[in-house]
Amino acid sequence: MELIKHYVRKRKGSYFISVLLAIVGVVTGLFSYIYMAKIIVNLINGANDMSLYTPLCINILITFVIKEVAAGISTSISHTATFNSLGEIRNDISKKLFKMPLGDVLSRTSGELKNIIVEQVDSMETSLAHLVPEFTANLVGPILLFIYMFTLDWRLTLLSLIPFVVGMVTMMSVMNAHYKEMFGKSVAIGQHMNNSIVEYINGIEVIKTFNQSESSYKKYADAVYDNASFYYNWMGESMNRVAIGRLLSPMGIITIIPFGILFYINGSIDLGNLITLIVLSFATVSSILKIMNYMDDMSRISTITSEIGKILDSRELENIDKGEKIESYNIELQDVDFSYDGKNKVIDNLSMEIKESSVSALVGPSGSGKTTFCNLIARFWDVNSGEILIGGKNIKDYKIENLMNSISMVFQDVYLFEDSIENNIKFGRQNASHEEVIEAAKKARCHEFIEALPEGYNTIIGEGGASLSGGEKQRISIARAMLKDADIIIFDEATANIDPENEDKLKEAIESLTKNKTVIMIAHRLKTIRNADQILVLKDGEIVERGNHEKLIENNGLYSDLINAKAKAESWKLNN
Ligand SMILES: Nc1ncnc2c1ncn2[C@@H]1O[C@H](COP(=O)(O)OP(=O)(O)OP(=O)(O)O)[C@@H](O)[C@H]1O
Repeated sequence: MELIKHYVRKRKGSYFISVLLAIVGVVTGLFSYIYMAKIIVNLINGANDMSLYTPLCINILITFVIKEVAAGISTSISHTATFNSLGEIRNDISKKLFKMPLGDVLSRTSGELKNIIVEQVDSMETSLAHLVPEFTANLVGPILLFIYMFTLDWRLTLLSLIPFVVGMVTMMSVMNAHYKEMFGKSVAIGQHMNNSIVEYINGIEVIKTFNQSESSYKKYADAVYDNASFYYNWMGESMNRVAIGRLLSPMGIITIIPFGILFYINGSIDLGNLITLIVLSFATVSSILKIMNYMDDMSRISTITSEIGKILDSRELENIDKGEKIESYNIELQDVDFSYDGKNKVIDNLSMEIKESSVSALVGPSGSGKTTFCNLIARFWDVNSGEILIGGKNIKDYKIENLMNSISMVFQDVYLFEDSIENNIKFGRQNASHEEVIEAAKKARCHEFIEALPEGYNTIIGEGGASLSGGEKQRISIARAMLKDADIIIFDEATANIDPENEDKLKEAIESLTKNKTVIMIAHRLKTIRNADQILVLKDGEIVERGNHEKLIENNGLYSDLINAKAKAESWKLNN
């Protein structure tokens, strides 16, 4: 609820006018029943002067028009404010994801995040656009009406509230803590279904390759059926009480009619007031039913907003602008410890230095911490203890945006957006001209194959770059980094088999990208390693050896073991 209040407060002017107009709409709508009651009473009293009826009929028409116009404008204002709020919430979430440690973002699946950003934010539309004005108006309207009815006959008014109270109590017995718990479960089951669908679609290649379509489909179908049967059982369990609540709450008439007749017979109420009370009791029906619908929404809203709130309240990487500029690119790690789970150290008391404009190759067994090491330098995560310095200053002293401007990362898993090749390259520098894009593409050795595509640089590539080969995708990502022209390049060399022609081009592209830069390379090829200024051998998060190739081979330690093992392995290109 706090979250809703926060966004409502930001547009309180709009919501205030919307609530006001909604109240005007509901109250004028109720007036039409008062006029109707007057017409019926006049008819029963045998009045046959048309001048008595004409103003009442005109009043009904006027109240009807005011009601519809006020409700229409109220809805339009609240929807405009709401869609702006929803846009803002989505923007706030995406900005937040950017500020959170990458690990916290990646700990959620893409299906879960999509569910929160798309479905859950969407479901706030009802609360913001309808709940705020309509719930308030439909509550205020009947309260005013009951006060008026009270002045006509307090006994009948109180009696008319009995079905309402019984109906509400029945309804509330459903909307209890169990309901909240069940709704929480329904969100989790919905997210699981979302994840299964996203996983099924994203993994379709692997599923086909391993001929697992049946079992994968079963997992997907089970998630869909689990979701359906959960709702079926949940609704079955609460349906009767909801139906009784909805039936009884607006039925003031069932007490007004018998008791009204009794009071009329014993002379304690006149016919005019009795008829008016009967008609007015119908007037509250639609408001009460609306309130009941909104109660359902209200009991869900806290669960929905808590999921969104959890993201918006999650911790951020500290990003204080101390005005520090990165003036040189020497990288130093001093006694750095890091663990993902707070228990197992992935980087253990690591100290080392990478000189500006040098090439350092990181080698080590799988899981030794090479990627983690690079991610810490880019501040995707913060170290648990120790310091990482660039240009002699702690990286936490630089604004993250400044730090990121100085670092380009080229990953093995290249992600290309579903956009034109030109825009994918421009991602490195949004304001680059077409000529600069071509220049970068030429240096990254991808200009030729781009030109050969039917739409050239305007070719739209599929999600994740699906229509390009691995080597082509990596060269586009190099062109992207080339355009960014950052001084530090972190490069995860591709291990996948690339055909010789592509490989030569890739090599040239890498050479062009890394010229005169400070380079940290997760190296997989012997040639890259040999040419490095220093080789850092990582094992269990510690640097166990460092030096150049010849020195490390002489050491006859882990490095030479790795080289020998790799030389035997197919993926190693010793003949390059
Ligand atoms: N996001 C994460 N959350 C939790 N643990 C992680 C995460 N990323 C990596 N790890 C763990 O940290 C350790 C180091 O992983 P890292 O990816 O840095 O090693 P690596 O040397 O780059 O491995 P590889 O050569 O196989 O890519 C591994 O045990 C890995 O399981």
